[in-house]
Amino acid sequence: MAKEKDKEVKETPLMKQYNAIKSKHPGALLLFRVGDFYETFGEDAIKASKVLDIVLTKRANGSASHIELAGFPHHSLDTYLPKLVRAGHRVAICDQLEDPKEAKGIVKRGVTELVTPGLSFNDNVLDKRKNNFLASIYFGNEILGIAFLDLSTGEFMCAEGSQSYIDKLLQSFSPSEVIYSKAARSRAAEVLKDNYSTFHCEDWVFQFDYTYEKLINHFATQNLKGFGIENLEHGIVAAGAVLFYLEETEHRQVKHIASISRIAEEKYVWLDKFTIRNLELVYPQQEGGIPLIQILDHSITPMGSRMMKKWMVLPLKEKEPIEERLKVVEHFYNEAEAGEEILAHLKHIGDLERIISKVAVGRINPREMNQLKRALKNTLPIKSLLKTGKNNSLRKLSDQINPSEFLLEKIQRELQEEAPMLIHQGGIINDGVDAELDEYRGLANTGKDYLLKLQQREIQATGITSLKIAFNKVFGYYLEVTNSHKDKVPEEWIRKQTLVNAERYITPELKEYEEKILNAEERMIAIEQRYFMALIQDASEYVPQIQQNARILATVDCLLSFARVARSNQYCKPKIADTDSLEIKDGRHPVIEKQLPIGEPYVPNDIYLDNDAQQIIIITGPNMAGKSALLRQTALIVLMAQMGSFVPASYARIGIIDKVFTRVGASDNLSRGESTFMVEMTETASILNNLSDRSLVLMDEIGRGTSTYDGISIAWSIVEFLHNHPKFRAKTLFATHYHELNQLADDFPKVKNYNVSVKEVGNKVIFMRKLKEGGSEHSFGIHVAQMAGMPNHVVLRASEIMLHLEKDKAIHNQNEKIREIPKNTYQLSLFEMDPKFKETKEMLEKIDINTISPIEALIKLNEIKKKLEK
Ligand SMILES: Nc1ncnc2c1ncn2[C@@H]1O[C@H](COP(=O)(O)OP(=O)(O)OP(=O)(O)O)[C@@H](O)[C@H]1O
Repeated sequence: MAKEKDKEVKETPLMKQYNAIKSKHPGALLLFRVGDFYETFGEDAIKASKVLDIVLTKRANGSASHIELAGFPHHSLDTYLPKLVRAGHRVAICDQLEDPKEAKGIVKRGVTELVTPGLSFNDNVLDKRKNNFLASIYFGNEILGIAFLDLSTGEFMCAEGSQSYIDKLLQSFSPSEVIYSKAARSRAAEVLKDNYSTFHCEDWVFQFDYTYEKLINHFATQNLKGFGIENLEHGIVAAGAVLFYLEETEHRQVKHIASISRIAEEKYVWLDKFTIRNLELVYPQQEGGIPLIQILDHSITPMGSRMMKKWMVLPLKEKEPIEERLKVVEHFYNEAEAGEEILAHLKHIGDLERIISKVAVGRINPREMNQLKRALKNTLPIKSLLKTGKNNSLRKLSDQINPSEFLLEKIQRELQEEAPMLIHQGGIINDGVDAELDEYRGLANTGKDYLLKLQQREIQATGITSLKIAFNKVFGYYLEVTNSHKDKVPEEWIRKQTLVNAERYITPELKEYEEKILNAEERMIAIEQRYFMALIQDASEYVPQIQQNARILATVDCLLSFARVARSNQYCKPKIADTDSLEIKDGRHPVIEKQLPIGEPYVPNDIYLDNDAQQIIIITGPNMAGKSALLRQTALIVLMAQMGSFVPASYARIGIIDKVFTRVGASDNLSRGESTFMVEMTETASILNNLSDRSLVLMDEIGRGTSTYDGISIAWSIVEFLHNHPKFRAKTLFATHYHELNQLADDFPKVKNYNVSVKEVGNKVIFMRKLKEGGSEHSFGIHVAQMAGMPNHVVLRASEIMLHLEKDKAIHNQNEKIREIPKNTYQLSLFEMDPKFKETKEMLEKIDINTISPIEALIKLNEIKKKLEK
């Protein structure tokens, strides 16, 4: 205690203030404003100097010990802050809350904002084309609640469901930060792994009554019925905790968060997290890969891009809204010119959604206000272009656009076209807006003239030819006389400063003038600020309308993008049907077709699936034949259609799909170190437990993470299960190179065999990439091994084993024991004198392994095989 006291006495007042503020924000890196600098101390300084690459020094802390120090000029905040946030730090910005000139004693300071990865307005922290979501999770026993907020746009949503649903939502919205309660730490760690920046709040925050209250207070409503979340108990807790966290982080002006919506699970296709990942909808699986969004998103505005991402992870499953989108795309597809005209205006809209949020929180600067003006100006012609078009939905959208003309006129009238970013730089408000402002401006403008005249007059009066009038912050305006003219200085001039070769003087006239000018400048800035604040106030009245405009413009932008992509990639308009069948003609993979070398066209394929005659297709074919591509393209075409996009095919009739499941056999992502056979089986089990009549299931090499027999057996029983399911007939594509699975078609009428064809020419396999009816006889795996340069005797031995296995009926009859693989005859035959082996031995001895060509070897092998079978 005594020691503590001792320390207190010795600490400088500044450090005392720093420590008091720092202790209120544990876990945050504190940027402490001192004069023109933001400083960091101690541990924070060590971290900041590393992340920002700034110098770490030591500062004496009174007579207490030295403390590390690192700082940067305050005007560099925008450059340094994003770096700290991106490095995963929570950053508390502590500003001076009073003018140091007027402060008595130490300047008052306080934290004005806590920037966290999930809460930021800073353009340099945010990615224009991505939402920056904060997620909050409430862990109930069975059910979890989740809420997402993008503070920069005001978008606020919540949902609740099983852990796998929450997982899928996390995967879809990929939040930058996740909060949860202290008590849920271990469960959170299980769900979130190391994938997110996290923060835990006190347990009392995640209580229903408290969070419900928070929400109704924020929205100023009696209850939450109007938002459709009244019964979403767990979702409410998660959402209310978000509001608590906003306050905790000093985000108190949040008018733009004007509503909350439920993520309506029943409206969207169920995509589990593996599917989102496997199909590479938004993110590539491997660095350098191309996700689907990169092909489809040619939107012009940042909010269009953000909306497109949501459409990607939330494809629709109701016919009407899908068709509504498709009709608009068709309209733009046919009326390219009308689309171009709209596009020309969209280009000037900018990030209207984020700008209007800045208005709501009072953070908009004059330059951004001009951007708002440009956006409003270009919204008007878009409104009328949509109105005059032939599409009903677009006409409806046009009606919903609020022209906000009054605001536009006001900004046009008052704000200078070239207004600077910083409000205190002046030059914001137009001439003619305020008489007083004009008068001061006149004064300031004539000031220069006045000074020049004064200078001339004094030169003539005194004969000091080198006389100069200048200004500095310490003395204000002064007259500078070089030493050679010193003797000519009139007596009434007051000397203020002596330099090496000159002296500086002031005169009463100059002082009087200076007061007028400085006063004028101060007044001017005050008036301009007043007008600008009033402008923000007026604009803030338009927040809901402009938020709506932004959403409409984003929608138009996305649909226009679909149309342009469809035209340049030769997509067709899919037919959406309320039936159980799926029919695709000449389907292509939208991403792979873009990646093939020039001159190598993508081979289109047809797919037909339904719930009766052809529910399950077993696709066989060698490695590299194109099985995975075919599976994925089928799912992508379905999803693209249900997003409202045209599809890469010549014809597509899509019976609406409500769930898409994909599983990729373990060895396909072994490199990620996460797919053990066990995981694969658990994932598959979760599909089998969640089926529906409108599901599309893609199974790619399921079972290959285990031994062949296990693999075949598991794959076999999965197909059997899907085929015989008492309630649901999920459409399934099953890629495998276990051609043994072709036998399934004999026993199960809704199972059909197809193969991705290859041709053997000489000793080469040519991939035809064409899907054909029928199974394939052998897997060509050995062929591929041979092509890869495997030594001949390994290839031959492999063929021998294969022959044996193919003969073995035990595979199809599980009661019989599988015979042992024959011993390696290449060695044993030397000792055994079975006549067949003797003959074989002689044939083999004649072969020169080093010169025989692979194809000759296969022919020989065939002969040997026949001999042995006799
Ligand atoms: N229809 C097609 N037209 C042209 N090229 C194709 C086509 N389908 C696939 N390809 C090309 O072949 C490559 C291999 O395809 P894919 O991965 O689908 O083979 P696979 O049969 O699943 O092989 P594996 O069993 O080894 O996983 C693709 O990366 C692509 O470049």
